Amino acid sequence: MSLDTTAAPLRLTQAPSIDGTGYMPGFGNDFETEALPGALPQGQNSPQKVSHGLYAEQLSGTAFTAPRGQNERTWCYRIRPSVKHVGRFTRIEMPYWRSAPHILPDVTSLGQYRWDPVPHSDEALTWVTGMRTVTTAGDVNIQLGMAAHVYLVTASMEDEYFYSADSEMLVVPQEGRLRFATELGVIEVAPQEIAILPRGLVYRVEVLDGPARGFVCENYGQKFDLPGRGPIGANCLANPRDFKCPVAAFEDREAPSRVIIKWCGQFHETRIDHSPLDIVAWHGNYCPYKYDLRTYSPVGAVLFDHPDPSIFTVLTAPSGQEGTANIDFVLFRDRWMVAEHSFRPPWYHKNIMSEMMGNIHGVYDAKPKGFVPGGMSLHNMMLPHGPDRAAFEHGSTEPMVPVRQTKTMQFMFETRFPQHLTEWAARTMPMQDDYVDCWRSLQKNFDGTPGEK
Ligand SMILES: O=C(O)Cc1cc(O)ccc1O
Ligand SMILES: [Fe+2]
Repeated sequence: MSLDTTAAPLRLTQAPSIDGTGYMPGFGNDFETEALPGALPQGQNSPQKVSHGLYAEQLSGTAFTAPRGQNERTWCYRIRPSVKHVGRFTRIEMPYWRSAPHILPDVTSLGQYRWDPVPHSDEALTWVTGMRTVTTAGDVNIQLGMAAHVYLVTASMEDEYFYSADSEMLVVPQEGRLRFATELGVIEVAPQEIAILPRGLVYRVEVLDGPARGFVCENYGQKFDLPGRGPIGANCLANPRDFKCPVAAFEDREAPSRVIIKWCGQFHETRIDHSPLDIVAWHGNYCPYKYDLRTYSPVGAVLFDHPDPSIFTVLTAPSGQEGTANIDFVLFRDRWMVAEHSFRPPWYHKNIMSEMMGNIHGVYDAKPKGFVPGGMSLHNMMLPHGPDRAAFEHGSTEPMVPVRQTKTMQFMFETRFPQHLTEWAARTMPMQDDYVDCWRSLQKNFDGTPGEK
């Protein structure tokens, strides 16, 4: 098994994988995997008695009657049914993890905002206590919208587990490495990779290399999917084979344990006496996965002009209105710029969608200074933005020769809904108060008056 287990030994027993990586390739595939030979029933889902004394249980990720192309469910064969993995619920507070609607009367979200990286913490912060919400959008109760978070994780969860009934979680590491030991298997991620954890999946998060910092997009709505490529055809952008789903892994562990549940924006805990990571075998298409952003094959302007950034969509979560995403996850990676007689950086614009960006590493062409690795920026619904003065000057005068943007990677969580700042984002996160000044010195370059020519 190639999973790096030096930092935190892997307690789980894993199924074999064909290539020895611990993952199975493909996006939205119907997978099957067993960590004990013969644990997976053949020919039916629900035998009268499952082998090894396991319980059969279905995890439904879509309504039973969702159209076939969208229908997702996984059959799990486990030591105890999930209903034994929860006891009585007790409400707990997570003051920094907020959910929409969360519109504060004394916090203004109207504006263009940029933040420096959030400093790491000396405190022991887990995946749950280290989550800091920056913005919320839409409404978790009607399953539309999203939240953008920064995570600061210094401590592994020990005999502690979490699941979000509210959301699918897209994880974008920026520093450090994390291991997600989930009910359906183990995913390890490092910067330049992402992980997606489906709604309802139980997991514990361990720090492999810390302190860890990164970004999370919590998707309240329909699941992330690959975008249609239209005339691009059958290849490029994110290719399905580069998505990796973990093989089955389980632990048969009796120990006092805590399960934290996020449900309709509230947090609850429940105490049990064993690990809930007890799925020995499973088959289905509702599963966590990872993706290496370096495998993304960008398609762009090969002659002139600057296309809309939708050409860089890695994953899109539909909103119900065709072409208008609940969330687009967009990647600005290293690439060649070759457009002739063109202003190559992003153009000035106003957008009905709202754009939350994060910098994983390197320099972003529209903002050569100030938008630093670990930092974020928000250009909310219908708020004008674009290249800063330095980027404008450079883009207007640079020689029109091929240029390779190297060692650079930023992303955008773009949603159809306005994003509302949390108190923490407005008051504690290191906001750059002078951000809007980056456009102040843009000159009036107009050199004529109407009718003069
Ligand atoms: O605002 C941004 O920097 C993101 C962005 C990039 C781009 O190339 C075109 C439009 C856009 O919103
Ligand atoms: Fe933009």
